[in-house]
Amino acid sequence: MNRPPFGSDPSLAPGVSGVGRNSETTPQFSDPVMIPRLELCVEREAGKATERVVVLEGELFRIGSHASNDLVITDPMVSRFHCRIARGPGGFRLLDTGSLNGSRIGGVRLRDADLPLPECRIELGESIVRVRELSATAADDVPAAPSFGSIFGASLGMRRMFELLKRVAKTDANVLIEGESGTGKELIATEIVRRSPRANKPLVIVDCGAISPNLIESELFGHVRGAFTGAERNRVGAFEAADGGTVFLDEIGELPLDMQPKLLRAIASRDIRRMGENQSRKVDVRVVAATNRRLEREVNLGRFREDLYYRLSVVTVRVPPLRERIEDVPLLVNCFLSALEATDKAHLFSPEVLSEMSRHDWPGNVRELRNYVERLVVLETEAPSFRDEEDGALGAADKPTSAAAAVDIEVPFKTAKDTMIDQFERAYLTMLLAWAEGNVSRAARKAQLDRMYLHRLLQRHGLRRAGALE
Ligand SMILES: Nc1ncnc2c1ncn2[C@@H]1O[C@H](COP(=O)(O)OP(=O)(O)OP(=O)(O)O)[C@@H](O)[C@H]1O
Repeated sequence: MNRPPFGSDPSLAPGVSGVGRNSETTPQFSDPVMIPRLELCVEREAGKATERVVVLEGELFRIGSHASNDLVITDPMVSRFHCRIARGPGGFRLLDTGSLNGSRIGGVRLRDADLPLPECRIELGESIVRVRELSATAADDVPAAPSFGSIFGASLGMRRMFELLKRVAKTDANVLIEGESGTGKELIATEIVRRSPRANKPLVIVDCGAISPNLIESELFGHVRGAFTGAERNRVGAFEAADGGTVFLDEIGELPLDMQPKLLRAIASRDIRRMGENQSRKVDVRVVAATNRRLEREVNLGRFREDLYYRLSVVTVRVPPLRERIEDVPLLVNCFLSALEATDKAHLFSPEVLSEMSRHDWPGNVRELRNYVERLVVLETEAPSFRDEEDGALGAADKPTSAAAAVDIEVPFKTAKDTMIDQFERAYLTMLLAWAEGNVSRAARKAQLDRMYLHRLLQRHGLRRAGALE
């Protein structure tokens, strides 16, 4: 499993060098943490006038007809998980989570939009919710430390998550970690396990996205000799191998629908059956799962079983994307400089550079930031602005390169682009794998790619046997 290249000492993080000394960018941990509050009033429910008021504290509120939402609306036109109100750097936003009938403000259907606060009305099905911003309250249960083991973050969202992780790690509850790619879900799973009563027991990782659908059952539950063509000997699956410990199901949103009842059964009844075997075996396993999909949306769309979703998400940990906690950038830069033993390169990250970095969207999240820091340290250069980088890429297209030579405008743009990317990936990966003599971890280090991601790429291009996790 991937371990971060730095230790878990939080003192490594802030103020190692010039980066983060700036008081504008360094969070003041002694300041009281303020928790935002919203008043939600259901003014109309399923077409009937009403007045039901709830006051919610936090940064994320879920609205829908299912009982597990923060605000439950009984209206047949409202989806089970209809929408969310989430706080970002610019204030609260409304996010429709794939509802059937949509979420509207002022009659306009919205998928992702700023909430016009201090007061507005959201229309859902035949219901209306009035949203009012209240003054924030001071919180005393948010940890001051800007880290949790090897996970770093000083923003309110991250520190609240640390508090949740601290509590959940001690229990035996199944945990679902939701977050975009590169937000640190695997790191979080590792920290949970490291602090759990099962810390000294096996941890088995299964990347559901990296295993072909016909092998996943054997990967999870094992098989006996002759169970299918090619099953030449008995094989122990992840659940049996992890008996007494934990199974980490990465990319759980990719689990094929027909496998979902089998997983549900294994979790609920705590027994498994190897493929090709009649008798079942008892297993004692805690399940930690992660996904970069919104599983609620997948449930709404019928692509993920609701009963399995509830079994997995006894506790849900939502990891905020980096763009929602941009104030974490200086701290993370410091962490990565320490990890690279390159704190003497802190001058590369001047306040101007940091400010430029804080305007970037970071679609690849912390992984992208880490790669960016590593690249600058290796190249020992002042950071190019993101605009320069983009311009550079565009400028390159003007030159008569082999890519330009291969352009065929008879092919639609998207198809041509996809083909080109495909060819490039294949050529790169083939050479990379040859250089690393087939060792994926070595190849991942060389290419500065996450090992799991490289695994998926190799599998997509048929360059590695599906399910061959290291
Ligand atoms: N808060 C953090 N503090 C320090 N390092 C982090 C943090 N978040 C992510 N990282 C680093 O970023 C990289 C990506 O993290 P990780 O693989 O855990 O992400 P992920 O969400 O599981 O991604 P994916 O969904 O693509 O598998 C790792 O090198 C990890 O150590």
